[in-house]
Amino acid sequence: MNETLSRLVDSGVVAVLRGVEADQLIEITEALREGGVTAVEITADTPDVTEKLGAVAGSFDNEVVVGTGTVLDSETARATLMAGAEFVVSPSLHEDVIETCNRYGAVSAPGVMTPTEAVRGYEAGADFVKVFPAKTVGPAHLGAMKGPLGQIPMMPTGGVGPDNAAEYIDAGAFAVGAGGALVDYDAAERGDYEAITETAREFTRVVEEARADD
Ligand SMILES: O=C(O)C(=O)C[C@H](O)[C@H](O)COP(=O)(O)O
Repeated sequence: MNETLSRLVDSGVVAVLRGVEADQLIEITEALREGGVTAVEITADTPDVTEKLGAVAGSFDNEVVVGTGTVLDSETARATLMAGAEFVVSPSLHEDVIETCNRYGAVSAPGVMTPTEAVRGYEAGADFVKVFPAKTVGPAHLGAMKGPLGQIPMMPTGGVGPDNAAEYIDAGAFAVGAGGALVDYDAAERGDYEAITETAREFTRVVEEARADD
C-alpha cells in the first residue's frame, strides 16, 4: 500500500480544517495529534492555503500527514502539492486533479456519491474515494456500494462524528473524514485545545474499537 494511504489508515480519522488562521492551525493540529488524529486536510478555500500547508507540513514532518481538501482543479492540486501536501481530496470528481496527483506521486481522492462515480474515479487512478456528503445517505449506502466494489477504499465525509463513525467502519469504510464534529472552533478561540484533544481521542477510540470488532 502507498505510504501516505497507509498513514491515513493508521490515523483512522482525517480532520477537515477550513478557514483556520495560521497560528491556530498549528495549535489545532497539535491538539488533534495528541488525541491520535494524525491526518489533517486543510481546505483549498482557506486564505493563504499554500503557506499554511507548508507551515503545518514543516512543523509536524513525519508525525502528521497533511493534505488539501476542497480541490476543484488541477492548478490548485499542483500548487498545494508543491507547498507540501501529500494527498488531495475533492468534494466532487475531477479526472484532471487525479491525473495531476499521479504525475507528482501524491494520493488523490475524488468525492463520489454513486457506484458509477466511484468506479470512474478509481479507473482514473484515484487511491480511494470520499463518499460525500455521507450524512444524506448514511452508512447503508456506503455498505451497499462496497458490496460489488470491495476493491475501492472508501472514506465517508460530511456529518460523520464519534456517534456514528463505528457504523461507517462496520459498513466497510477504511477511515472517516470529519470537520464540525471533530474540531470545536469555539474551544480553539478560548484556547481550550484540551477539549479538541479529548474529542480526537474519543473519535479515534471509536474507530479503533469498530475495527477490532470486525
Ligand atoms: O470539501 C471538502 O473537501 C470536504 O471535505 C467537505 C466538508 O468540509 C466536509 O465534509 C466536512 O464536513 P463536516 O464533517 O460535516 O463538517
